[in-house]
Order: sequence, then C-alpha cells, then structure tokens
Amino acid sequence: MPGPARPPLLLGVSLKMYFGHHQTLNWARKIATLAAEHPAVTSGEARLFVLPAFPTLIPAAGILAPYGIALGAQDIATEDTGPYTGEVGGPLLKEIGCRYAEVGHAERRRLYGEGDTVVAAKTAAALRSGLTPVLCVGERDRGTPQEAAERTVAEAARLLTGLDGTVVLAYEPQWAIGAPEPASAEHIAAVCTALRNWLDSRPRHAGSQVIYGGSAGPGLIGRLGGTADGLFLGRFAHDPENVRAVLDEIRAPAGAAVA
Ligand SMILES: O=C[C@H](O)COP(=O)(O)O
Repeated sequence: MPGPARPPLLLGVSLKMYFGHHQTLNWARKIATLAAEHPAVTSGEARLFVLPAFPTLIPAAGILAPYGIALGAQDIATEDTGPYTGEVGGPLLKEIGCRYAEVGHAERRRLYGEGDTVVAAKTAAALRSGLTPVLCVGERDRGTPQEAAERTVAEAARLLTGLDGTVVLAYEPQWAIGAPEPASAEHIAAVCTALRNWLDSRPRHAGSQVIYGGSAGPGLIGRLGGTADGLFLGRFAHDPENVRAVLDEIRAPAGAAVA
C-alpha cells in the first residue's frame, strides 16, 4: 500500500490546567478511540501528541500510547536532578514515556516570570534528556505579518543559540492565545514560512517542525496552504468532536489557498 504523499501533520493538544484527574483520563479515552478509528491517523497523515498535567502523565500514557499518541509535559526543570523543590526534571519525564516537553509558553512568561534565559535553559534540558522541546515563540502585540515574522525568527534564533537537535517550534502569537479567533491565515502563513526557511538553513535542527497555536480549531488547517506542519490546540480540543473535525480536514483538505 503506498504511504502518505506528504509528511504527517502534527496535531498537539495542551490541556493546560483546565481538567481534573478523571476528566483528563475520560477525555484521553475518547481521543484514543478517535485515533484508533480515524483515517487521518491510521493512514499516517496525522500524528497526535498530548500534554496533560504532570500527575496524569503516567495513566494518560497507558491510555494513549497504545494508539500511537505521544505524551509530553507542559514544563520541564532547567536542571536534571537535585534540590529543586517542586520541579520535574527531564530524565524523569523521559523515564515515564514522555516524548515532548513544552517550554516558553506565553503564560509561563507572563505569570511566572520566565524570560529568555530560563526558556533557553529548559530547551537545553529537554534536548539533553532526549525529549523534543515544543518551543513556543511569538510576538506579544498584534502587528503586520512581516514584523511578526522578523521578531519570531529572531526569538527562535536567540533561544536556540548553541543548541543542536530536533525541535517543534510552536508559533503562538501571544495576542491570539485565549482569543475568540486565531490569527489570520495570511499572518500565520507568513510567520510559519519564515520559521521554516530559517530552520531549513540550520542543519543542526534537521527534522524540526513548525506548528501554529493560538485559538486554533476546526476550519484553520485547510486555509494555511501547507505552510504549517500542524496545529497546537488549546481550549478547542476540550470537545473531542473538534479534534475529529480537524482530523477530517487533514484527511480531506477543504482548500489549499491561503485566505
Ligand atoms: O497551548 C495552546 C495555546 O496556548 C493555545 O491555547 P488556546 O487555543 O486555548 O488559545
């Protein structure tokens, strides 16, 4: 049987701190059932990853991993082990089956004071432990697509200085997180294309992907014209039917043009 014509699109979900323990596991069971039957997943056109809260990682892995859904943490310590109360280190995350560790999310920057130094150290920690960093980048205020592209490429370059390895760059314009609508397709396409071009000039990051997050949901992926390697879903993934709708669009893109 011929394989998929293009590399799989990456569909990530961060549950942030929205769900309780049982709610997370019930949601995971629905996503596992969906992955088991949806042709976008079974054909290899889409790959899923989920970032639930730390205490749910092990039971969620038991539910999701058999269906090829990767797990990851929403944060990672800058250090691997030692006297760092409340932190969770990369070696432990790797040991329990995580593939990804999210770093640099705008909420951690805004609410917990994380700056570039910490984000770069967490990115290095993830790579050191064999985890793929889901490195969030994106401008704080709404501007032109060109300004956003320049700023975001500069941010990625700054954070990855001196680091080697495959990463997922999650382009998340901060003004589009928690909003009613995502950024425009034109805006997303301009920034994701610039990030892709930058990555392509950096062999040390071979295999890296660029995904878009920020009020992403059904109706978006088909409008990006292949400029993003996938989506990073937040609130709109709480209803598994929305995840199904995005997978439906991956399976049968509604249109290739950027709106
Ligand atoms: O991690 C996901 C992003 O921050 C997007 O969240 P949101 O879709 O709820 O805006």
